Amino acid sequence: MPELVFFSGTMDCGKSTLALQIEHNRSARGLAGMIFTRNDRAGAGKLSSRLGLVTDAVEVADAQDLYVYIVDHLSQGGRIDYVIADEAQFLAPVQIDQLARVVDDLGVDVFAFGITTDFRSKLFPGSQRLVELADRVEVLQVEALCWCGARATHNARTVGGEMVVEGAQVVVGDVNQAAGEVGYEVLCRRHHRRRMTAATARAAALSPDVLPVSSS
Ligand SMILES: Nc1ncnc2c1ncn2[C@@H]1O[C@H](COP(=O)(O)OP(=O)(O)O)[C@@H](O)[C@H]1O
Ligand SMILES: Cc1cn([C@H]2C[C@H](O)[C@@H](COP(=O)(O)O)O2)c(=O)[nH]c1=O
Repeated sequence: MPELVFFSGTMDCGKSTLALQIEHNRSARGLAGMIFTRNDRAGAGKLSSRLGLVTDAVEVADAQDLYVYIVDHLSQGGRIDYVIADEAQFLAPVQIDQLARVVDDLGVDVFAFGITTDFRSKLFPGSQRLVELADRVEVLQVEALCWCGARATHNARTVGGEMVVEGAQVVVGDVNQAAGEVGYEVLCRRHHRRRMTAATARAAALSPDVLPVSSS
C-alpha cells in the first residue's frame, strides 16, 4: 500500500540526511523520485544535509499545486515511483492535501520531512496537516540533545545566544550561529520553557551570585 509518511523531529536531528539516504537507496535500484523542497539553507532548489550531502530538488512555490505538477510530469512521459518533500513544515496545508492525493489517487509513496513546531513551540500549519493526514508519523531515532544532556524536543530561536519569543514564524537559519546572529538551538522542554539556552546557562553558572562564598 502506498503511504504518506511524516518523518518529524527537531532541527538538526538528521531529517534531510534520511531523505537523501531514502533517495539514494531507491534511485540505486532504478526507481525514479520527485524531490520537493522549500527554503533549504543551501539555496533554492537544493536539499542539503549538515553531513555535506546535497541534491537538486524542485523548489515549491507559494501557490503551486503539487498534485497537478506530478500529473503534468507523468502525462509528459515522466516517471515517478516516490516523492520526497523536505522542509515540509513550510508547505501550505492545501499542498499537504495534494500530497495525500498523490498517494491515494496515483499510488505513489510520499515521504515528507520536517520540524513539527516553531520557535514558540506552535505547530507549523504544514506540519499540523501532516499529523492530521499521514498514514504514519515517524520520530527520528538519532536524538538531538539539549545542552543539559536530555533529549531535545523543542526548537529555540536565538539572538546572540539568548532565546527570543517574538518574530515571524519563518526565518531560515541554522544552529551554531556566530554571536550576534539570529540562530537556533534545540532544547528539552524544561529549558525551552525557562528560556535557558547553552549561553545563558553558562552565564548563570559564571555569575558572582552563584559562585561559592569563600570561607576566608
Ligand atoms: N561533523 C559531523 N559528524 C558526524 N555527524 C554530524 C556532523 N555534523 C552533523 N552531523 C549529524 O547530522 C545531523 C544533522 O543532519 P541534517 O540532516 O542536516 O538534520 P536536519 O535535516 O534534521 O536538520 C546531526 O544531528 C548529526 O547527527
Ligand atoms: C524553529 C524554526 C525554524 N525555522 C527554520 C530554520 C531552518 O531554516 C528550518 C529548519 O531546518 P532543519 O533542516 O530542520 O534544521 O526552519 C523557522 O523558519 N522558524 C522556526 O520557528
